[in-house]
Amino acid sequence: MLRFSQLNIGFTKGQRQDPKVLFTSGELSFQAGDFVALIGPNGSGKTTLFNTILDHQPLLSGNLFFNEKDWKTLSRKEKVKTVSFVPSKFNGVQHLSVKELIAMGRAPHANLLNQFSQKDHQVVAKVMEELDLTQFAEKDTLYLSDGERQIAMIGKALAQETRIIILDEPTAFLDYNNRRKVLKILQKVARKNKQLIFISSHDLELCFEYCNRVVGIDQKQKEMCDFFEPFHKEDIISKIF
Ligand SMILES: Nc1ncnc2c1ncn2[C@@H]1O[C@H](COP(=O)(O)OP(=O)(O)OP(=O)(O)O)[C@@H](O)[C@H]1O
Repeated sequence: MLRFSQLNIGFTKGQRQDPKVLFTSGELSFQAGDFVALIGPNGSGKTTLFNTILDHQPLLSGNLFFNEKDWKTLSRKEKVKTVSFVPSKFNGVQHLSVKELIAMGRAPHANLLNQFSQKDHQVVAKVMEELDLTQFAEKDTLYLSDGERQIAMIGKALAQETRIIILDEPTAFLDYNNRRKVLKILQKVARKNKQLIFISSHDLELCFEYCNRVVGIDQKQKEMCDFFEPFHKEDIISKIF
């Protein structure tokens, strides 16, 4: 479904400076239904990789393929219908209800007049039910708890119905129970909807428990390392940290 071919991930500071490569991906393929944890030390380049996939930062070199189509050839509209993004922190917006936030996920599917179809309404209702958010439907996103708000943001991504969902440190601001709850929801979504889900995280134990794939950034070798179940935690930790 998604294939990295010798991606060089990094950034260019100024036009006159050479690009700084943080790491290279080698050859990696991810399938529908994979729940992938991207791990690595602070500053190793997890967010930079996500920003590159999301076109917020240029790909220095290499090729990214979605269903064997070169990512560069997809239009912006095709991309927003393919990949959704959940930032690690969303503070909420006054007068924006949970239902309205989730409905924003349908924007890429709306017609030219921004009118919602019956299907759009059905998807929003289904997502709220699946995530147990119906009770908060009219609640202002500003006044949700961090856990409720994170789950509402996941709801917005689910309503977008993309094949790929990327979440930057989705558990960073959550307590123990909500960390588990969020990862359990994502594990279920990946399996049930056959969506490809990437998270970045420093919650290694929880990643080993809920994800079926762990990809680490080896800063010394400047390369990505792919690990499959059963995970040998000590080996992974000593290689990556
Ligand atoms: N456009 C840019 N300009 C300058 N520096 C950049 C740019 N993009 C990324 N970097 C640098 O690249 C490095 C990797 O940053 P990134 O945020 O991707 O790391 P991370 O693995 O997500 O870290 P953390 O775990 O702390 O969130 C950092 O040193 C960052 O400052």
